This record gives sequence, structure tokens and C-alpha cells, in this order.
Amino acid sequence: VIGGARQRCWLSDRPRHAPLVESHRSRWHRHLCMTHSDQATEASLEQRIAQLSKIGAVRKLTEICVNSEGRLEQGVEPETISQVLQALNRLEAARHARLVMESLWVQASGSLDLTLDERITRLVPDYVELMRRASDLEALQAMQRACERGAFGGILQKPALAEHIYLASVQTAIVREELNEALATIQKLHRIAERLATKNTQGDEAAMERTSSSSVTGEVTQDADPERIRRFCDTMRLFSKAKSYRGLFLTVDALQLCGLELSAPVLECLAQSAVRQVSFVTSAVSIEKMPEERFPEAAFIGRSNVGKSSLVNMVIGRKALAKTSKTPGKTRQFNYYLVNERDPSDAFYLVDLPGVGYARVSKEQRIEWDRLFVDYVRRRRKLRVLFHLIDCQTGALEEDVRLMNVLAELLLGKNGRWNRSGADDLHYVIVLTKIDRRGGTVSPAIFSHLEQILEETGLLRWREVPVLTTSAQTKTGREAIWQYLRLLHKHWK
Ligand SMILES: Nc1nc2c(ncn2[C@@H]2O[C@H](COP(=O)(O)OP(=O)(O)OP(=O)(O)O)[C@@H](O)[C@H]2O)c(=O)[nH]1
Ligand SMILES: [Mg+2]
Repeated sequence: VIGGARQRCWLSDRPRHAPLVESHRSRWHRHLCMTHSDQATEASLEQRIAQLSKIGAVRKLTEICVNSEGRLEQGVEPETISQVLQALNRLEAARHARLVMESLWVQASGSLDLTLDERITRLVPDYVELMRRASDLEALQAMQRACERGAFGGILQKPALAEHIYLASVQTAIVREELNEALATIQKLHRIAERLATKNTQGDEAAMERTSSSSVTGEVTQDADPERIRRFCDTMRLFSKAKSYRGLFLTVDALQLCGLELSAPVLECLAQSAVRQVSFVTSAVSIEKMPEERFPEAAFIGRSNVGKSSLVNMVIGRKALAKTSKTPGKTRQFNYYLVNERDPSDAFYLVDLPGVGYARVSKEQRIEWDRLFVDYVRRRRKLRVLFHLIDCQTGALEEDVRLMNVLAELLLGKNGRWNRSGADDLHYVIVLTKIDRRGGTVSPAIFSHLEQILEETGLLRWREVPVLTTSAQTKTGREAIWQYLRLLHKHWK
């Protein structure tokens, strides 16, 4: 196995290492080659390696590797594997684990045509965990390369394993403050997942059936594999700690590309990771009283009692930051909440607007409110997303139609011209709330009515209008809201 053509293969394929480790390994390799040709040096080899490392485990491992020589062609003996595992468990330093892992797997992949023995493949997750705990990015990168070259039975045959290796690499890169590396790696995982998805759709019908049934029963899939979910959540938290929203969102994308759904724990984690701090800023009753336009903002508008304040709370993962009430008209001002104050590049405002169409408000007050709203949309240049909330039980009512007309006139101008000069692009999103009260579904009539109104008001001529469904009670639709909050900062996309 060692020497000749295979030795060349190992040397040419070897990854770059820290000098200390390199010297350990190359010396070790030289010793192994010597042993191969000269049995007499075996004892001194062991001795010398023991001196090099001072760790008994390495001696033990060397012994195992030397003993298994020539047998790798037929695969590694089970007893060897269990010894390796035992020894690995005793290893304290990452470089030693790497030494062993690489020797076994590079040699084996050399001899087994890059298709590792099934039993070694089963050990890979243990190696990955070891590398991750030891923050050994180089070793994990070597694993990625092996993965890409078709080791471990090939990425496409073992997607969960590839996912494990890549996520461990991402986490390690973040811990080592190599953020660019982390971002590049999570994007590699995207590409793998995409390749896998293409393969699945091209695959046989049975495979397709499996995919579709698992996506239909998404909840079950997640329950079946909480480990995978946990890995993604850990990665999200680390990106959050490293203050990288981009990484955070890329992880969410990767999770979905890998066929997992945004289950409750993932969403909880997303809200917690994306919202590092949140504070109430001010209640404004006029444009002048609104905070300085330092950060982009997203606003929630809609009739009284439709659930705006509840949705704000749900999105930021706080129970009662925005005051909610059974009595319509609770929110009377533009309430500004500032998210991530301490990291200006990721900060944004959420604005909880007062309800429209509150019965006990006089006509004058209503006109006053309209004027304020028009002023708000026209003058807040950093307003990027406008969520219009509509109760899914009633659908769009008179007040909603009025609001859409006001908006259409404002955005399109009388002659159809954009009426927010110098302002950022604005996304208008309709949110149907309280879907828990309708058993999680919305009647098609509500949708077609909405479409008709959007058509009539002319808003559809401006651009497509997404319609989301949410429930503050069951937290349904939180990720969909976040997909639009992602538009707040360009670097989050
Ligand atoms: N079942 C259910 N109830 C909800 C949901 N969202 C809000 N509610 C309830 O609806 C009522 C009004 O919610 P708020 O969030 O205060 O509504 P609002 O739009 O802020 O109302 P104003 O401030 O008056 O404009 C409260 O009793 C909430 O508990 C939901 O998704 N499901
Ligand atoms: Mg409110």
C-alpha cells in the first residue's frame, strides 16, 4: 500500500498543513515506508513516534496501521477499526487524530479506488466530530476534498455525511474567525444539495416518490433526524455570534436545499439568532417625531385588531414587546422597534402602525391618519417592506381597499409614475393573519377577491404582490416574513 505508485498518489493529494503537523506526518510516513522494507526498524519506529508525540495513543495507532499493512486492499479488519476508535477516543490533540484519520483514509482510498470501505465510512462522523471539537479546519477541508473526489461512497450516495462534514467545517471556520471561508463552505453545501436534488428528480420513480412523501410529511422527517436540525441550528447560532446575517440566511437556505423544512425549533433558532437585541425606540404621532433614518425599516399596516402587534412580537420572538389587545385601537401611534442596535450594519426598524378602520375614530381623525400614512410612505426613504395585514376570516374589507387605493395612487402617481423620489425600492406584501382560526387554510374565494382588488387598484401593474399566511399563535409563516425582511439589507440576500 505504501510506496511506489500509491505513495505518489498520497504525496500529490496531500492537503496543506501547519508545519508542525506536516513534519510529524511526513516523518511518520517515512518511518512507515522504512518499516515496509525493513522489519527490523519497526521497534525503533514505534519508539521514535512515541518520542515525537509523547502520547501513548499514537504509538498504539502506529502499531495498528503498521499491522494492517497489506490488508487494506481487502478492507480494514473490524478489530482494527475498533482499536482505532478506542485509540481515537483517547487522543487529546487534533493533529494526532488527523494523522490517523488521514493515513487510514488516504491509504484506503488509494487502494480502494476512492471508494472507502463501508466500515471506515461509518467512522467518518466520529472523525468529523473530533476535528470539529479540536477546531481542525485543515483536516475538515481534507475531508471535504475526499468527499468531492468520491470517497465515503460518494457524496450523492451519502448526502447526510457530506452535510455533516460541510457544516462542521463551516462551524470550525467561524470559530477560527475565518468568516469568508465559512461563507464559501456553506455555499459549497448549497451546490451539493442542488446537485442531489437534480439527481433525485432525474432518478427513478421510487426515489421521486420517496422525496415527495418525505416533503409532504416534513414534520416526520425532522422528528426522525433531530441531529441534522441541531447541526444547522448550531451553525446559525455561530453565524449570529459572528454577526454574519448573510451566513445565517445562507444556512437557512442550505437547510431547505438539503430537504429539511423550517420546523418550529429552526424558526425559534432563526428568530433568536437574527434578533440579537431589540428595543422600543419611540411612539411617533408625526413624521417629525419619527427616529432619524439611519436604518432600513419594515412596517406593518392593516385594520384594527388584525394582529399587527402580535405579528411584530412573533417575528422578533418576543412575547409582549408590542402591546396587543382584544379591544381594537390599542396601537395609536407609529411604534418603532429597533433590532440589533449594537451592530449598525445589521440593524433595522420594525414599525407597528396604528390600525385603520377603528369604528370609534371620527371621520376627521381618519383623514388625519390617511394623511400621516401617505406622508410616511412618501417620506421615509428607507422604508423597504410594507406588510399589509388582512384577517383571513374576513378577507379584504372596505378599509383595506381604501388603503390599497391610497397606496396605488401614492406609488404610481396620478400618471402612473413612481412617487417616492430618491427612495429605496419598496416591497408590498399582503399577509393573511390568524389562519389558526381557519384550521390552517384560507378559502380560495378570499384569494380571488384579493386578486380582483389588486387588479382594480392597479397595484398589480406595478409589480407582483406576494400573499403570505400567518398565525401569531402557531407561529406559522414566520420564515415567510423573514424572507421579506431579508430584503432590508442588500448584504443579507
Ligand atoms: N387566534 C389568533 N389570534 C390572534 C392572532 N394574532 C392576533 N390575535 C389576537 O387578535 C387580537 C388583536 O391583536 P393585536 O396584535 O393587538 O392587533 P393589532 O392589529 O395590533 O390591533 P390595533 O393595535 O388595535 O391596531 C388579540 O386579542 C390577539 O391575541 C393569531 O394569529 N391567531
Ligand atoms: Mg397593535
